Amino acid sequence: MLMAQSQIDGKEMLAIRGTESSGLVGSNGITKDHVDIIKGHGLVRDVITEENISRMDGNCVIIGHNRYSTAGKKKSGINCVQPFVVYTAMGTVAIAHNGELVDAKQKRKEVLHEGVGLSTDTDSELIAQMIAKAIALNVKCQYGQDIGDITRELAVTMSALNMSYSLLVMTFDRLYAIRDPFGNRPLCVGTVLSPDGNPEAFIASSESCAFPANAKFEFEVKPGEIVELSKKGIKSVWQMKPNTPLAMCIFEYVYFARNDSEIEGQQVQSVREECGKTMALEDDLEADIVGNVPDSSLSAAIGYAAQSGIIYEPVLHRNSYVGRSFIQPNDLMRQNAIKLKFGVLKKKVQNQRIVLVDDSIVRGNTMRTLVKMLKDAGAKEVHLRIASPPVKFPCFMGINIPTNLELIAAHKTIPEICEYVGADSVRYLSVDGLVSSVQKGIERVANFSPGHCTACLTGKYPVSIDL
Ligand SMILES: O=P(O)(O)OC[C@H]1O[C@H](OP(=O)(O)OP(=O)(O)O)[C@H](O)[C@@H]1O
Ligand SMILES: NC(=O)CC[C@H](N)C(=O)O
Ligand code: SF4
Ligand SMILES: [Mg+2]
Repeated sequence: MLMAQSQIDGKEMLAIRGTESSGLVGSNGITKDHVDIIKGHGLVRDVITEENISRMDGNCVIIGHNRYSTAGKKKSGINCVQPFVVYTAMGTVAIAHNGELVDAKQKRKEVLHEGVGLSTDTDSELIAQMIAKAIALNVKCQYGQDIGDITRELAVTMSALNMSYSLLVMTFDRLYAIRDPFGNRPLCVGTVLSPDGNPEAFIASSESCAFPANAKFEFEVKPGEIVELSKKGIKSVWQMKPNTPLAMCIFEYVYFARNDSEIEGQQVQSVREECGKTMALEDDLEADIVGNVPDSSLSAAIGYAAQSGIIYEPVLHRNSYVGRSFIQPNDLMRQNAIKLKFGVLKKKVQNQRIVLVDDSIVRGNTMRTLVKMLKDAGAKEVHLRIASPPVKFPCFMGINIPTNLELIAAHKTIPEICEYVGADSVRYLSVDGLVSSVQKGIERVANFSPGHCTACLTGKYPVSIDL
């Protein structure tokens, strides 16, 4: 998600958050009922090309989205590709949604019974339609006024929504960055600076890694806040009264976010390192080397090695032409990605007792493949150390594990998992160890205490889930 024409590269940086489809929608700041659209299935680099990017020329507000589907039909339908564009009573609005509405089924019924026909079965379209309705019901619209400021309509929409959403909402001349009151998904804003240090553009993104090097990180959008970005600058325009405990997704730290992003004032990389250290403190293993499963567990492995005193050695090579396996939309694609993704550094592993660190075991596909590869290459022992607790429960808030059927830890004990993946031992970071590693570096300020969703690890959901 982003704004500012010069910063389209930022979407490429966020390719780790979604690889199924990609889209950009831009407005020239003058025409209220026209937007330029580029959309397609596949990776951002395949959808947004040298040839078609010129369609965004002359636009002053642009939003983009890389989709990781968590709702609706997983792959099909170009109409599921975000950003969603709706022509409202007062002009065009486009939205990009990160997250998943826990009550999408109910909301869908409500929207349909209001006489609104939907063109997809995704949750994000519902938000677009709810904004369109709030606009139509607003008195400004009845007097035929300009679309201009829609803070009030967005606040009305937010009050009718449950979790989880981080949104970018674009009108013809401005952009709103919005976070749900639980703060479940990250969202931050920045200023792009010219070489002489003046503001050149304003940018908002799920993760700060999408900001260009010449951008200044301004702040994270607060849970329940609406922040407006326009030619005039960045302004907080509304804050929902806090009435829910915070529930930032802890899995963002474990796996999802990029190392070079800043979340809750902390570098994601340092949190992962801390998790590795805590895991070593909870452990008493004797081994020769610490290795890791590339990519996202590298920092945890470095932390584990530093704390345990066991030397870190790379044991696997990652094929950089293959993307993340976990975010693929089906198991066949995930298995294929794993097969192509890793190579063993044979000379490093022969006759070694290896501590193999990964950030998570979800379906067990990765570990089953890798332990065999390492043993076939001559490793003496392979001990798995996982920098998060067992993933046992489904997620309904934006990570695509909708049932526990596929979660290995929901059906097998730790010794059974060890046997299934063929390891010599398996140990996970404790829930308390993870939460304390995540919360240790968060700056405590008045009236703020951090809160994290751990539902997929503990079964404690931040809201009641109506299945
Ligand atoms: O138990 P599984 O179902 O196989 O899933 C867990 C694995 O998937 C993720 O890696 P992924 O390849 O998605 O991304 P990464 O390269 O960033 O680590 C995660 O880091 C684990 O390695
Ligand atoms: N995070 C995303 O990429 C979008 C999620 C949204 N729920 C969808 O399925 O389209
Ligand atoms: S259930 Fe897990 S993945 Fe889903 S929001 Fe909570 S911590 Fe994140
Ligand atoms: Mg991984």
